[in-house]
Amino acid sequence: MSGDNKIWIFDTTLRDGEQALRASLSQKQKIQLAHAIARLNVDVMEVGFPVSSPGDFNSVQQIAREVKGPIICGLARAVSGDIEACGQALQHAERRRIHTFIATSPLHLQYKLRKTLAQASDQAVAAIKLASRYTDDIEFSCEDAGRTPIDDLCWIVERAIAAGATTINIPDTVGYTVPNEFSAIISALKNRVPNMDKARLSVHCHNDLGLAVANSVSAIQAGARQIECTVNGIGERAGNCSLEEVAMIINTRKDIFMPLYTDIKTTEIYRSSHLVSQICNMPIQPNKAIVGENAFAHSSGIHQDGVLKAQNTYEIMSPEQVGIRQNELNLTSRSGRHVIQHRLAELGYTKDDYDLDAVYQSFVALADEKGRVFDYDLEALVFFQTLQEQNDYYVLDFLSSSTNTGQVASATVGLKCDGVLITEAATGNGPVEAAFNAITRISKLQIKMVDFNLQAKGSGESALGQVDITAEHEGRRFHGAGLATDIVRSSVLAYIHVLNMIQRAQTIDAHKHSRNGAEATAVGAI
Ligand SMILES: CC(=O)SCCNC(=O)CCNC(=O)[C@H](O)C(C)(C)COP(=O)(O)OP(=O)(O)OC[C@H]1O[C@@H](n2cnc3c(N)ncnc32)[C@H](O)[C@@H]1OP(=O)(O)O
Ligand SMILES: CC(C)C(=O)C(=O)O
Ligand SMILES: [Mg+2]
Repeated sequence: MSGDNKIWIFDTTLRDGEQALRASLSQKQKIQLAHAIARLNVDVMEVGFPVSSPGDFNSVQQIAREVKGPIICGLARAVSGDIEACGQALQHAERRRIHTFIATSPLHLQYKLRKTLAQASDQAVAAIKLASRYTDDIEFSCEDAGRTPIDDLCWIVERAIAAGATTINIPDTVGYTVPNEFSAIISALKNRVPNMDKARLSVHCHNDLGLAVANSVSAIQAGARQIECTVNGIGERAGNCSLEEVAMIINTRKDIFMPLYTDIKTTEIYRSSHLVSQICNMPIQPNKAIVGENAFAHSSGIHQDGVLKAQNTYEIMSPEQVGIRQNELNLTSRSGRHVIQHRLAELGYTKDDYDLDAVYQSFVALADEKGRVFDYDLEALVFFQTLQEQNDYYVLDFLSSSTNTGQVASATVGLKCDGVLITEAATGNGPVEAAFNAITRISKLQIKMVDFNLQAKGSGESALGQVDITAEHEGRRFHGAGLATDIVRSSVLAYIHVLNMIQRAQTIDAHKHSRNGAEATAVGAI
């Protein structure tokens, strides 16, 4: 595959990126993100690890059915059950890829897999052959390649290609290498593996030392033609190579990289980045390259003077290139559905991602409370709407709480349980605890609070308060989130979200036990 100047962009936001989240994404959220990533015009999207749970299998299957454009890929260990699940989940994709992997470093072989290199290599060959029953597009990764002796790496890569792998991926799984060391690995593979021209060479770099992008770029200079990356660089630990950074490096430094190019639609970068940040609840640091709030902001006089005279004095790319433009439309309670829809489209949401009437109702209520509604408010409203399922068992009907300094707090909560209104009052050390106690009385569920996190969405007094709760019920953990201007209400909504997740898991368990008596996996459990 030499002579190929296109750098394939393999997005793994929904697989490696998702591994870094505190709670799994819902199927609806994954599909929403998959559409946004497809709009970036990536070449391949790795969208899950189908064997890992029924929820992941279903999401991969649904994305394979409905997302058109990129090759849809699933991850599988080098074991038959994983490959079969992956093949089945991808069955309906227009174009599908199975990505199988096994660790090759002495450390991983000895302690994790407890195998010799020869055994791991035989297992990889068998996995690749099995995968070829489902597709002729097979990627093989040598996990921890960055710490694998080069002779071992060349040997296993040659065997993998001979077995049918069409992409060979070299992961720096723990972000250990430095650029010249990593590019030397790529050069060695190109020079020493006799059948290397039969496969595309790919890299997958982690950011433990902050070098994921630098290592990826050095690898393409040494001959790699696929980069695995994620939107905003999210991923295990310190994350993966950031898609937007690598795409803009190749785009901006044409003087160095020509004739290499990517097919990324750079004007989609900003909105996909914000969508990922919003849905994954992973804020973007203000000084993050390309998409951070300050990436195109000039604050000192000399710089401001410079850009006023000639923009390129202090801007090496324009905000428009990455899809950033000024929002001139003020959203207030005088705004209507059209402008909401328009603004959400600019932020990356399609009409199918939300129920316009429902978002509009909450928008008007919020605009009355806050005066002006900002992008982050609007996105938060959509985000919380996607968390709510149509048939929630528990629905908040009313909440009142009171607290006086030095006295116990009290709360009264009205909860509709499967449509029946139940009211309870309780006391507590503060209004949140009082409300939780009232809700626990209603639900009668034994719940242990593991984590309670409150953060402001937006700034100033009228910022929204987002509460994220992790709670344990019968040994399983559930995540719930709630958003409101009043933090007692956010807390109560988060708690009710947890109750609904538990209720949904119990329904699935009951269904599975009645069907085959098998051990059930809780949807929403983390
Ligand atoms: C570098 C990466 O990012 S790899 C991807 C990481 N992502 C994930 O792990 C998320 C999805 N994972 C899961 O849902 C689960 O770990 C599963 C379903 C894959 C496996 O669950 P379990 O069967 O309970 O095993 P568990 O995760 O505890 O241990 C992993 C097992 O797989 C083996 N294994 C690990 N990698 C591989 C591989 N590439 N090929 C074959 N076997 C492997 C381990 O040696 C261990 O085997 P052992 O039980 O014989 O010791
Ligand atoms: C599965 C592989 C490609 C991986 O994520 C890694 O090694 O980091
Ligand atoms: Mg990885």
